[in-house]
Amino acid sequence: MRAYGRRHRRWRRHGQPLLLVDDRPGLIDVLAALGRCAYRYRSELAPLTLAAALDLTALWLHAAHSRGWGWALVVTGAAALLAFLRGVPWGATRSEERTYATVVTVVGGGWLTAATALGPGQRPIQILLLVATVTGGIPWWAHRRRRARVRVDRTIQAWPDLAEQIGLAGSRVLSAVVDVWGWRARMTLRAGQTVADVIAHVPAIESGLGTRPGAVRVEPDPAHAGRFVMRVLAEDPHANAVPWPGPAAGSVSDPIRLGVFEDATDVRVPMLRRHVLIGGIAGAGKSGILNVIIGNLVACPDVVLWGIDLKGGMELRPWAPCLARLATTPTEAAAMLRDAVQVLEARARAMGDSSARLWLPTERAPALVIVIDEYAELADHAPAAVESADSVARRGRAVAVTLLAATQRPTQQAMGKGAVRSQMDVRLCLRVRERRDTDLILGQGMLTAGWHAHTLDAPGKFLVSAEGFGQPRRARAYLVTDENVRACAERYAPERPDLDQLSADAIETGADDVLDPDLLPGTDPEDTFWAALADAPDQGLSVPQLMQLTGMRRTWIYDRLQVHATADRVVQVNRGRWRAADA
Ligand SMILES: Nc1ncnc2c1ncn2[C@@H]1O[C@H](COP(=O)(O)OP(=O)(O)OP(=O)(O)O)[C@@H](O)[C@H]1O
Repeated sequence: MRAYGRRHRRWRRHGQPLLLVDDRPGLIDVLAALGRCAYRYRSELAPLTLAAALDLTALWLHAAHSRGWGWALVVTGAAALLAFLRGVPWGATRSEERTYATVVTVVGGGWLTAATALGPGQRPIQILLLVATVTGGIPWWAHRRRRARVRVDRTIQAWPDLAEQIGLAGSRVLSAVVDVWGWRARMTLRAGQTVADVIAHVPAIESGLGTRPGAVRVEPDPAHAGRFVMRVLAEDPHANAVPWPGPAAGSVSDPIRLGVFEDATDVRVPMLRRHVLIGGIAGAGKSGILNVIIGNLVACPDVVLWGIDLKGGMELRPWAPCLARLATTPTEAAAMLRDAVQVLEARARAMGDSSARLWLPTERAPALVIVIDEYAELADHAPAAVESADSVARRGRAVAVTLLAATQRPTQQAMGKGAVRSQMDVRLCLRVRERRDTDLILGQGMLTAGWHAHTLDAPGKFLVSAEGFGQPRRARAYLVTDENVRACAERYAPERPDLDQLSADAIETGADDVLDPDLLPGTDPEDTFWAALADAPDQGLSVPQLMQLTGMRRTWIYDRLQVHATADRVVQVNRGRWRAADA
């Protein structure tokens, strides 16, 4: 301020010569404006520019080498061949673009040959050039990708000003390409700016670019915190439902194809040893995604499916022929999940005995997936079932017993008090009503990281968060129709596997626990132990059963079994199952 004040006073004291500027446009200004305009519209003017260039070349060739028209023909043939085979010099990659480039080369070269021989001043020669320019220009002017490319070029040129206006000054476009649905650009940020800043400015970017709301996607660059990819979708690739192509998985170990991302790549999510949570408001398409997953799993011979549908079986009943069990009441659901815990414990014991770390699903030892439609109903009406579900969620992965749960809002209350929600490995988030519900389904902080599930605007659109899915890429699930479900259930029902013997026995013994009232704890544990082993069924008794019958701890049971096994008084009939040697 002080410097300005001093200078100002000096000017007033000494006075300054008056500078007169002529603001009428001169010839140079007009030419410069025309040049700028021609440069800006160079793509649109390309057919006229080419015609003018041909005319001038023909003028020179006719004057200087009118007998060299044969060479013009040879060059035309070679150029046409290159345009057709390699797309040069136009950089054409698609076959229709190469064909166009070849035709233009042949017509242009043919005209040049004729004009060289006959002279461009001949009347039909000029008329031919005019007709060829207009006819060849029409596809050029109408070409969608060319127009998109021009728009992108102009946007890139205008980006610095735009960035300034929307609060991202200093960001730059590194490169841009036009794709099927619009265009995408690799961008870099000014030092200190972050991708979170860009995500917060997405509506402003959309307004600045003049796109429809929801057209801009921002994907962080995993290799550089100051870079990102911006996608601008001229059209919504997910505007129409995507029909389900049918089951693609042949084993529960195969990733399941749930739908397609916006770049038309498949959404392939591994499900083996993973608990899956599907969340979204009513009508967002939860049952639709469940159907896609079930439709794939029923085609896998190494997985058994159980279903819990406390809406009276409305959603899962069509799959009933392929479900080994379907629970539609809280009591059935509680029993089912209790059995699932028996299965996982039996498997864990068997694996402990054999020192295996993971249960590898096969047709004879299948994985077990428990599908739960509307988990909140379970928490409300069957709290005991939630305890078992909690157990499965915490301990089921290694033994391939997993949950596939759908719910509207997975609040801690809706999911019961346990660890079920935090144990969910794969989260599929459909449309939510409130922005914060994104964090509820996908995990804390996801909303600010750009996972905007509240902007999903059609049923079946979803975001997937799982190992290997670190970016908020929008997807649309396949649409499985009632007819698809019926046909698929009918096709695969006869091929569904049964649970392995170990798991089936665990359920059976867990249900009635071969409990003989005479053998209840209370008498001498050693007597009870012997009586139980002597009366054991053919498949023997497990250690937990012996613990329950005797009321003694696991170490005591192991100790007694070891002593008697050494003396050949007990035998191990199956993995982890015992009975008296002469029983
Ligand atoms: N992937 C999809 N593509 C197109 N439309 C879909 C898709 N998934 C679902 N829809 C449509 O949305 C409607 C509601 O879907 P769905 O029943 O799966 O929702 P929901 O979230 O399970 O609802 P609710 O919580 O009420 O059971 C369906 O009738 C179907 O027409």
